[in-house]
Amino acid sequence: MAVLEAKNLGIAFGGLRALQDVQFSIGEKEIIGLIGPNGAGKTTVFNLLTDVYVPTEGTITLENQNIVGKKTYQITQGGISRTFQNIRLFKDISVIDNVKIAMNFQMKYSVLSGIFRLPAYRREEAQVAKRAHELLQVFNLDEKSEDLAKNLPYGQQRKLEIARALATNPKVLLLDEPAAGMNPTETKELMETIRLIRDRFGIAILLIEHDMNFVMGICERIYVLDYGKVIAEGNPEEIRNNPRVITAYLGGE
Ligand SMILES: Nc1ncnc2c1ncn2[C@@H]1O[C@H](COP(=O)(O)OP(=O)(O)OP(=O)(O)O)[C@@H](O)[C@H]1O
Repeated sequence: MAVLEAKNLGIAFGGLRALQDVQFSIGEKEIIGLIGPNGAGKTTVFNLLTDVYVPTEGTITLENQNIVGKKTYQITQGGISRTFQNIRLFKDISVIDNVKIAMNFQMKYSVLSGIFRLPAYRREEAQVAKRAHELLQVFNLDEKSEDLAKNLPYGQQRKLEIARALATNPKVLLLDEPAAGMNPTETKELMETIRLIRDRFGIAILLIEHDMNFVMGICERIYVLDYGKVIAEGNPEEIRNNPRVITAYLGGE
């Protein structure tokens, strides 16, 4: 069954049709790549999936529920979480607090019990702290939980961003260029981390990435966008040998 599905998706910015008739379907626990030349519309797809933009036409369903028109926080609660091309962390607070803040909106205690630090609040705080540490352990970041986020090396900041995205218990995780700016060792480690996340959390992952070795090495299926349209879909082998994809990347006729 598809966890996330888009049909006939389109959006125009002024006169520019950034996406047109885009279809895709992501099954449970699949790792899917979304690739294409610069400006093809990849980030716009993510922005439609998370309500940054509302599509001009088409539908998006998460576990068969239409999510078009829902607010970003409702989509997060529904089960879609994302990271960004440029790392977005609270750089001047600790690693653990970055994760706790991401978890916070799920907490259920009342404002009063928070102000007076009543037992319900303290219990929930303790649970949040425990879960935050567990998440950091998955990423081998627990030893750095009290460090300021800005003091982590780049590769670890990327991991922390993914940990934050996982803090909301998503069913689908969207990663926008997770390997950007990483050295080969960090990239290899990230591939292992992404597989681990899928296996451990049992979630589907849709990722945008320009590093072809990364995409081909980790994705089970790939969608290729060019000028706002899906021009190919298939496994890495099929995509690598697809003449339309080769042409799109080489910029030929
Ligand atoms: N808010 C906006 N207003 C106007 N045009 C936009 C807006 N957002 C995106 N676009 C345009 O839509 C097209 C697709 O952009 P998008 O950022 O989705 O491409 P991309 O495939 O993610 O590119 P890159 O690989 O360079 O990040 C581009 O022509 C871009 O200029």
